[in-house]
Amino acid sequence: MTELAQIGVTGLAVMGRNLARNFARHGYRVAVHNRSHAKTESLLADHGSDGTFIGSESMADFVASLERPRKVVIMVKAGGPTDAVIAELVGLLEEGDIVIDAGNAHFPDTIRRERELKEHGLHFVGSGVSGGEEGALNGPSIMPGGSPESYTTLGPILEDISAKVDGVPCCTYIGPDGAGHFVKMVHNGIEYADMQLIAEAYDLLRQGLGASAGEIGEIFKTWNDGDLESFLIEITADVLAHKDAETGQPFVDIVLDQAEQKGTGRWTVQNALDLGVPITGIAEATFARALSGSVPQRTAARAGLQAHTAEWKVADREAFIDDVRQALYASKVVAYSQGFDQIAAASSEYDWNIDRGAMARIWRGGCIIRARFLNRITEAYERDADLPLLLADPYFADVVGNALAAWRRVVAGAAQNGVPTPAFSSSLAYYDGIRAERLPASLIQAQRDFFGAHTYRRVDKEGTFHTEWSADRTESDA
Ligand SMILES: NC(=O)C1=CN([C@@H]2O[C@H](COP(=O)(O)OP(=O)(O)OC[C@H]3O[C@@H](n4cnc5c(N)ncnc54)[C@H](OP(=O)(O)O)[C@@H]3O)[C@@H](O)[C@H]2O)C=CC1
Ligand SMILES: O=C(CO)[C@H](O)[C@H](O)COP(=O)(O)O
Repeated sequence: MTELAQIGVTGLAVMGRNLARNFARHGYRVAVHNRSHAKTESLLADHGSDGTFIGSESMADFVASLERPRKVVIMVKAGGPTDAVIAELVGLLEEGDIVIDAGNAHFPDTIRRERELKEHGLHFVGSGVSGGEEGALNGPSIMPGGSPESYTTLGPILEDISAKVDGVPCCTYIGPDGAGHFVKMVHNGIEYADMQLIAEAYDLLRQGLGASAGEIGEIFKTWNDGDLESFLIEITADVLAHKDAETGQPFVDIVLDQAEQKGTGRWTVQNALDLGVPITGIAEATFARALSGSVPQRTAARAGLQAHTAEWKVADREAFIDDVRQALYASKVVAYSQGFDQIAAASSEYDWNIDRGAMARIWRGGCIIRARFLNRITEAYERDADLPLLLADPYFADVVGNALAAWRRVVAGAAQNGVPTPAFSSSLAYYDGIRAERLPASLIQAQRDFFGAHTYRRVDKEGTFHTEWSADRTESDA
């Protein structure tokens, strides 16, 4: 008789199929299922030799093929499809079984699902998984939430299949209920910022130097040998070197310039607004995608707005390239610093006790934002686990301080020459804002009190005050 499977995966599109193969390659017996059976058949036909798979056409057979406590990984489209799969599973599972949603769920959905499944005696683990198709197969970064009890059973298996950096798994317990999916959401927000910053660097080099896509690809390749070393820089160099087979044009030139999104960046920004955390780099990156897709507005603007006609004449090519590199690095530190602030704020708001140093550690490998400088972030949180601002950690304060002059030259040059750099510019504005001795927010408070009696606090004494603006302008305690 065939032994029961140790873990099951339902949802066998690119991610689920490769996660199932990853489990099998690590020696686990894996039950596999997909709504349309053809995907199960093709996995078994093409990759059956990876290990031991038990394929089922029905959900009931799939559940019956698992040993107890059953561990079922759901890897389907987020939202309604995940709820549909859970509804089907609930009637088939038994007390103590563990359901793992490894898709990109919105964390409030995860909180709700965990509560609902608890009523059935089931553990629900909302887990972020990052690394795309290749990471799912060869080792992703995994961010599981849910109960600590479920991690005791599940953790060793997930750590086993995750990426490793210096032998350390890129997987750790994140925190209760929605914490895992929250952290994955912010990871994706940072991913948006990182991608936008890289795109702006590309545009600056293209417009500032008149460099070709291939030449810029070569520049990115050299950057990947230094502090900027990361998966996204590496693949960008590859993309820029690629030529379209049909036209012979650089591939990047034949792709429509309208960036899409599935929603994790938007959720990150929505949540930051709720928590009051300024994640300006991530927000600008998300809005930059929205701007690129604003077709009627772009058409009207191209027809009706003055163009910047003068050519940008960069005097010193090598100096400019290095300025852009430094500005990119500094802006990237800002984006990560803001993302870590958001995690800290959510951890305190939802009582999740998230260890930010551990997040940096598990993002060093496997995931889309993996980068050399995540080692530096890990070290910063090792120095001070309660660091109030990553940007102000002595290491980062120093490197960003050293890049400051270059950063200002790049942002000023872009503004003078009509090159849009929303993420570079907003990150620099954040740097100047967060370090300012005094901000014009005092004037905003005064205006609010003037038109709406909203009150203000004073720099020289405790309390809340209001000025009678429309009468004799006397001040009273509010
Ligand atoms: N692609 C990526 O790089 C990454 C994706 N993710 C997340 O992982 C999850 C899976 O992603 P991906 O592999 O790209 O696949 P998709 O997001 O394209 O989802 C396709 C899968 O969902 C199933 N599905 C859709 N609707 C239903 C439904 N109503 N009931 C049951 N099953 C349904 C499909 O089944 P069928 O074949 O029958 O249509 C198929 O297995 C998503 O949540 C995604 O956001 C996370 C990290 C990276
Ligand atoms: O989760 C991921 C990587 O970590 C996915 O690739 C993500 O879905 C990409 O997001 P979008 O489609 O919004 O650009």
